[in-house]
Amino acid sequence: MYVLEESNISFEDFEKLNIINKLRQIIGSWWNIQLNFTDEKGILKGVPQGKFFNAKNPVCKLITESDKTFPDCVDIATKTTIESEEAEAYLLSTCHAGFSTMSLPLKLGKKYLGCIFADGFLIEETVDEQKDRLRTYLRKSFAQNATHLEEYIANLPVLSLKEVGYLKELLEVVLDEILNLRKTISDNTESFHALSNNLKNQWTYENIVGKSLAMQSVFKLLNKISDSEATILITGENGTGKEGIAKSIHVNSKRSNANFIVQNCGAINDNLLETELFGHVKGAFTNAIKDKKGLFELADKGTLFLDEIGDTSPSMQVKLLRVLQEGSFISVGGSEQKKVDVRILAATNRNLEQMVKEGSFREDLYYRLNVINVKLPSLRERKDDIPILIARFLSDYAKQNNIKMKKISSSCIYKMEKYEWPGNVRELQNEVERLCVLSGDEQDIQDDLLSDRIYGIQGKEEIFKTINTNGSLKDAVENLEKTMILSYLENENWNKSRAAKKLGISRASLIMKCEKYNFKRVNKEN
Ligand SMILES: Nc1ncnc2c1ncn2[C@@H]1O[C@H](COP(=O)(O)OP(=O)(O)OP(=O)(O)O)[C@@H](O)[C@H]1O
Repeated sequence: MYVLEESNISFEDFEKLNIINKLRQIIGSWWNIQLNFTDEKGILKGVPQGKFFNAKNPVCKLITESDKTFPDCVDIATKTTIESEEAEAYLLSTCHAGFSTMSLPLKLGKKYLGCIFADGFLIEETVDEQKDRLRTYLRKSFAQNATHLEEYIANLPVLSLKEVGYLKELLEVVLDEILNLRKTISDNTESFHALSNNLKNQWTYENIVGKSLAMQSVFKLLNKISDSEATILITGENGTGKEGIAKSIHVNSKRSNANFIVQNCGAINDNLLETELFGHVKGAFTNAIKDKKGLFELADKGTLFLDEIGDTSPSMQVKLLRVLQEGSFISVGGSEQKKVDVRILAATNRNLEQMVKEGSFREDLYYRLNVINVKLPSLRERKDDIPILIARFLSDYAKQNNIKMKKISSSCIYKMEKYEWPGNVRELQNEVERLCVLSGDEQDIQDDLLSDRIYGIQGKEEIFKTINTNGSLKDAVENLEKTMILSYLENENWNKSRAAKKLGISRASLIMKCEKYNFKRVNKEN
């Protein structure tokens, strides 16, 4: 049974949400109002303890940055939190200094998680009275700065009742976003529990797990063809599980009692591959001191899995075609035709159809191999599978190391779901193993152990955070364009074709824009 961290709301996570940052900016730039969060005990979140409150206007800055008056603000945060819980709905109140505050309780079902509050503003209807209170408070606390204080007070944001309504609506949006995020995390937690219990049941096909629709349809296809003897071509990016699927096909076939043999055709040169596959006779070459059986013979009555088939040379393609057509071959240096009964499964991460069109892969061999095609989706296309895969790898690690299965925090899972996984399942597997190792004797795995590239992932949202929304629209758009282009180029290792595709523009247009902004890859050839 897997247990997840009882996921309290993670303030760090929602602080990073683009929409919350944007709303914070908007509320700040429209009315000079600061937005803060407290937990259920009234502890201010998102700012270092004992520090200022993201103060926006000069009076709030003065009050929160002074050791003398700062404790009053801390008390207000606590008081607001308590009142907000009691009020159950939005609450308009005033702080010790005389500013208005607006708070909304953060509630999940009956559980009170804390509150959001906006403060540092005055309301039109009570502005004179509030300014008087402010004056008195400030004079008492900062007598020496009296001249500046009047100027500060005169420029404070004053909201009409209509604007107070708008502010309330904006805070409600923030609240919704936080609760949505919390719900996503909690749904993940629940599904993680459910997944764990089902790991042995419907979501596995031998050693391969997957509950996403994409993987379920792969499993369906595999079930249909389990009795067939057909040659199968398995396609998919690196690390998507092609070899695992090949093994599963073998295990579920009538050949399961015979050998399952794997040969990576891309890893060795032609001569070596030929002797590996077909064997050699004594004296065929200098070191051939005795006859050696090839993999085709060893796989007789069983299955031979030819990985990276797209990397084979034209002459090797001819030889493979012959075995596939005639079921026979000649060992290197030999003359005798050898007959074998081998089922071929082949895999590639390359686009064989395209290679056929370009003439680099034989069409006849392609059709021989591609009797049935099992196409494995990338992990990016089946993010639903991430939690179940994590569960599988945690369990594998526990079994291998004879330890109790570790618990993984929900924010860790959340971040792993957000990440794009260019290395697919293999990369995810490595990351989980890394987490298990780094957590040492600790039973719990927290997200700060994640690799930087995954820990820091905020997806495209992060891009928008850097845009200055106070300047002109033209500047902001240009800024956004620059940031996105750079970010996509970096992500695609400066491959302009891939970056252009992701950006949805032509390669030529990307090149022109790179020239316009003088973007060049530093220290590497472009
Ligand atoms: N759906 C899955 N369930 C469980 N483990 C998986 C799954 N997919 C991949 N893996 C694991 O991920 C790793 C990589 O898988 P595999 O070697 O089968 O990928 P591949 O597509 O053949 O990679 P390559 O193209 O680089 O040869 C393996 O350790 C495998 O066990």
